[in-house]
Amino acid sequence: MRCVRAPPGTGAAALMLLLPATMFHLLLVARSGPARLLGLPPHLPAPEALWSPGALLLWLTWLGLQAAFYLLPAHKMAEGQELKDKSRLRYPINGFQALVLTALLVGLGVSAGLPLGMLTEMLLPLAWVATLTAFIFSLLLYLKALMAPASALAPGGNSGNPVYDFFLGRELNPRFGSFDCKYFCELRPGLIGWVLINLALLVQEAELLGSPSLAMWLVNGFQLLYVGDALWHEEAVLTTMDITHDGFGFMLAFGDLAWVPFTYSLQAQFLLYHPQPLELPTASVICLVNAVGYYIFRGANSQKNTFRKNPSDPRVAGLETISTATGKQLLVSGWWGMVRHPNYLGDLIMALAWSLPCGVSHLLPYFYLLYFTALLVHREARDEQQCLQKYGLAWHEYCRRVPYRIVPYIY
Ligand SMILES: NC(=O)C1=CN([C@@H]2O[C@H](COP(=O)(O)OP(=O)(O)OC[C@H]3O[C@@H](n4cnc5c(N)ncnc54)[C@H](OP(=O)(O)O)[C@@H]3O)[C@@H](O)[C@H]2O)C=CC1
Ligand SMILES: CC(C)=CCC[C@@H](C)[C@H]1CC=C2C3=C(CC[C@@]21C)[C@@]1(C)CC[C@H](O)C(C)(C)[C@@H]1CC3
Repeated sequence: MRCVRAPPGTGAAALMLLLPATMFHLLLVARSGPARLLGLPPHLPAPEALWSPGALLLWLTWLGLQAAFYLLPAHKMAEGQELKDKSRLRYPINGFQALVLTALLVGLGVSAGLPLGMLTEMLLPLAWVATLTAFIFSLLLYLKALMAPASALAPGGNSGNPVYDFFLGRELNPRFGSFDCKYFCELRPGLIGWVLINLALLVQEAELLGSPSLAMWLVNGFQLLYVGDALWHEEAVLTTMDITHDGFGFMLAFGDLAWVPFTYSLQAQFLLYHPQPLELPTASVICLVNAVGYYIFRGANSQKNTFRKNPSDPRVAGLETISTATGKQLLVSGWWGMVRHPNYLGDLIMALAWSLPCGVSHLLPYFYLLYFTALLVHREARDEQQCLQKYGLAWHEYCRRVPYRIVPYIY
């Protein structure tokens, strides 16, 4: 029997339609009465519900504001990983400053009468303009990459198939002058936008119910901690796969600019339209789950970053390691001796804690947990391949000593 292969780029083209469609599906379902994750949303929006010049203006102002904060003098400049041509790029470390400045500006606006809660009524048109921006931006990045030298290209995303390369991104670190597009998008407009949308949902809930619910406070608090932590440890993002390995194309541009703010705020969106009772004892247990997740996530990420920066740092110097042919070492005790991706485990436990305040009557608030599990399992497999290539036998030895990938004794 002959096997019929889909034309190259078909998967990428399908994902480019599927990802925005999923995001709009989630936005529509969250505000519908039955809030059913599976199945069609009760009604499709009229085109005028999607398009609003006000939303476009607001979105462009937001991007401009975050770009301006990025360009402000930074207290520190960090160096990225070594590139193919042996050079290292420099990055400003001022993401937390951008979060604080945004909070001050929003605080000033609200005290001057800015109706922050109204933002919740603009989520659909905002998501639409964010998606359009991601498409246009990725197109510009693709065209820019056609002129980039071979040394500036990402390991993937250079197949020669325009659709596939547009999706994955050809250039590793596209820059305009010293402005690094991928680094900026990864941590600023989307992540800070997510926190702002959550806050708007909390304000709107307070206007409707008289005060925000305990469940809404928890979701806002947990996710603010996550975003604040990412910006506080901004330098650590420079060693993630997205920055060191992946090109900047539609997947990351859409992920950073649209997917993160509009789908990661799904729990708060669900709570606005489907208030959930939450007793203090249950809330305390959920806080504990989040704290455990955060403890593992932060402990594991900090241990690896400290070790990679300076293996003789007293906080990691006593840990057991194995040597690799590259001269780098691998940790085999501490967090990295428990499973091969302890940071993913902590992240997943936190994801569970973000959904639990929404109760167990609906699957919708658990979408993030499901999607994130799939993303991390796939990411772990990709990282495994890269580590095997980098470290060869030493990686086999690490896998023998630490047999579980993410969850001890299970996976
Ligand atoms: N909320 C979200 O949507 C997402 C969150 N994340 C989070 O981002 C964080 C970063 O994840 P990610 O970039 O995938 O990868 P990791 O931070 O897990 O980094 C993997 C790298 O760590 C190094 N490493 C692996 N094992 C060891 C060891 N035993 N000792 C020392 N170094 C080791 C290797 O690089 P090398 O040896 O070259 O240093 C490997 O390539 C995670 O906490 C993850 O949960 C990720 C994706 C999405
Ligand atoms: C479905 C789809 C469009 C996928 C694209 C994936 C992106 C949404 C994620 C890839 C890696 C990410 C990271 C974070 C956010 C989500 C994306 C962009 C991150 C910034 C979240 C905060 C963390 O502390 C982090 C800094 C470690 C993390 C880095 C990876």
